[in-house]
Amino acid sequence: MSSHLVDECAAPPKNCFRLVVLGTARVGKTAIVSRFLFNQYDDQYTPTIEDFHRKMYRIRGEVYRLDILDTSGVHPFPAMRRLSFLTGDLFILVYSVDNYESYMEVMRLREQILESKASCKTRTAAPPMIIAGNKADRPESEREVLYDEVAKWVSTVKKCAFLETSAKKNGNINELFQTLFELAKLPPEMSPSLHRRVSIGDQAWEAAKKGISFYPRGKQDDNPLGVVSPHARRPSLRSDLIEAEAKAEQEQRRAEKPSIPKISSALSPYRSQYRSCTWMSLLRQAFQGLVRPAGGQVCRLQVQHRCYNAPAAGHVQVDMNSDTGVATVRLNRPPVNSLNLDVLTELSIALEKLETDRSCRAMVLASAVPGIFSAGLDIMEMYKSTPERCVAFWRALQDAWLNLYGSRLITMAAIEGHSPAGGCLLAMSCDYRVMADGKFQIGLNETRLGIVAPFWFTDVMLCTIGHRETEKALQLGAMYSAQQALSIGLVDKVVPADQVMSTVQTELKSWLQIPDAARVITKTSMRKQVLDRLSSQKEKDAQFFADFILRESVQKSLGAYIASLQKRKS
Ligand SMILES: CC/C=C\C/C=C\CCCC/C=C/C(=O)SCCNC(=O)CCNC(=O)[C@H](O)C(C)(C)COP(=O)(O)OP(=O)(O)OC[C@H]1O[C@@H](n2cnc3c(N)ncnc32)[C@H](O)[C@@H]1OP(=O)(O)O
Repeated sequence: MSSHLVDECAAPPKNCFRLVVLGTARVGKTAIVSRFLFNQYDDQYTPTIEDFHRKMYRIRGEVYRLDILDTSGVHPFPAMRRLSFLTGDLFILVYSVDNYESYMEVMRLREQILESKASCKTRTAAPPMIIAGNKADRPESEREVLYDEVAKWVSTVKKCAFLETSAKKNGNINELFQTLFELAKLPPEMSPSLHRRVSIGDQAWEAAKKGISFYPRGKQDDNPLGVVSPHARRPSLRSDLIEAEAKAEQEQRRAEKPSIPKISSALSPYRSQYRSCTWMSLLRQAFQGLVRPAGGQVCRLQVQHRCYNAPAAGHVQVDMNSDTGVATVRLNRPPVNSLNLDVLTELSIALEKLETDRSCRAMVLASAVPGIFSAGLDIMEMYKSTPERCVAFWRALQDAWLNLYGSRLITMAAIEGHSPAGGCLLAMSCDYRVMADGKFQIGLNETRLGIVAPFWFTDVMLCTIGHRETEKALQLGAMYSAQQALSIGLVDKVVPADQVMSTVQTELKSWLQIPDAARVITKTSMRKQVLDRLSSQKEKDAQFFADFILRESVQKSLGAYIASLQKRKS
């Protein structure tokens, strides 16, 4: 490696770290990051959705990479938030000294991070954290959080430090990062005052990436230096997971745990259990601590890399048309697009990304599998499962639904095939539905499986077809043809299968003519009550699902239903 090369790719995994900055809105998270990276302060407040920065260092001949995730204070995107907990190596939790509630949120955040890390069974140690009591420049009369109270709390928690800061006056910002880096055992030179900041233009950066020195010829400079990448883009979920796995492996090695089984043999038994699961999804589940490989041990990374490098799993395909601002999201899990933990997680994240993409105004939900919209929830997720997996699965479903039903975008379902149960829920949660005429069916058929549609499925159906029709539909577990669905208002238009997409595009034109703000306010006011009902009791609902679904009588019904599906086929 050239000693002068500061290349994003040149940092070995052991030298790559992700710092996540969390806290409620308006506490100064972005201001702290901006001071650290650019020594700048902007008095204007612009809410952050999620900003990603990358700083590269060359320290004592080695290249280091620090990624910074500056998160949203209002967290409408739970999947993104959970991912930030899971992938963060070190954390800054920010509160404002003039806002006690923001301090309470910091205490909650710490618990949530620890919970997330513990649920990922490969990583159990508490990550290094620092609490920043920002806006310490505020007059004492406005102070709501006492220094001593926080200091006392922090003294009782492991791997945690505390400082009061002022991003505005540049008070203690350097010390904040220095203390955190010390706590995390990172090179002290990463602190702002201990390296030379290099301002680098795009061309110079490109030169550096190609290995060309950006120092004047012949000049040696071994002093630590740091450069903010001008092209930082948030890595994909896939890269996040690869890196998190790499870290887990490192920690595992450091802890010198003996005899790690090879992933291929360790995970083999699960391939039959999770039919049509890809290695990618198994790995993800293993990473989430939901699948325990044989012997309950953690899997080897070398093989995981090979698996990740295999062709993309891509259970959710997103095609964004930046000319029209319309994204097409296609479910792609043959044979029937059944919704398992993996698909739901991918769907949630895809929706969150579109939600934050300012160029996106509308989304068409469709299928990449001919003849099927979605067969609903993957029954195998509910059959002979464990309480932990049931809860994780249900949370993923809740998040995906909250993102879809609560979306600011115009959402349209292109139903080009069967759409039972969970598939029907997804379709009903869109603003408009076009269904293919013919043999396909749609409806909430849960009672036929011996299970009960949860209250939020019912709420959505009530809002779509009214009380009387819902009552009949749910008790009977009724499945409707496209024409029947049209007659009760379950879908908005029925056309020949080959015209579904073009009809959606035509319908979209009139929706796109409405100013977004007015439409979004109207949509939100219509849907808020239903969204709030679930949001306020997500954990209770998830626990209830796990308890209900694992009852012996329910398992027996599900077993019989699975057998009937297989019999029908033969
Ligand atoms: C008070 C209560 C409070 C709280 C909650 C409590 C309870 C929980 C409620 C949970 C809500 C549940 C919602 C759901 O979505 S349940 C899922 C319901 N889905 C179905 O019933 C669909 C069943 N499938 C079909 O009818 C057909 O497969 C379909 C979709 C019409 C397509 O038909 P076809 O093209 O002929 O394909 P096959 O039937 O041959 O299927 C191919 C293959 O896929 C398997 N499969 C089908 N559906 C599912 C599924 N949902 N999950 C998993 N696997 C599925 C099928 O068995 C075949 O497998 P094989 O191995 O034989 O190839």
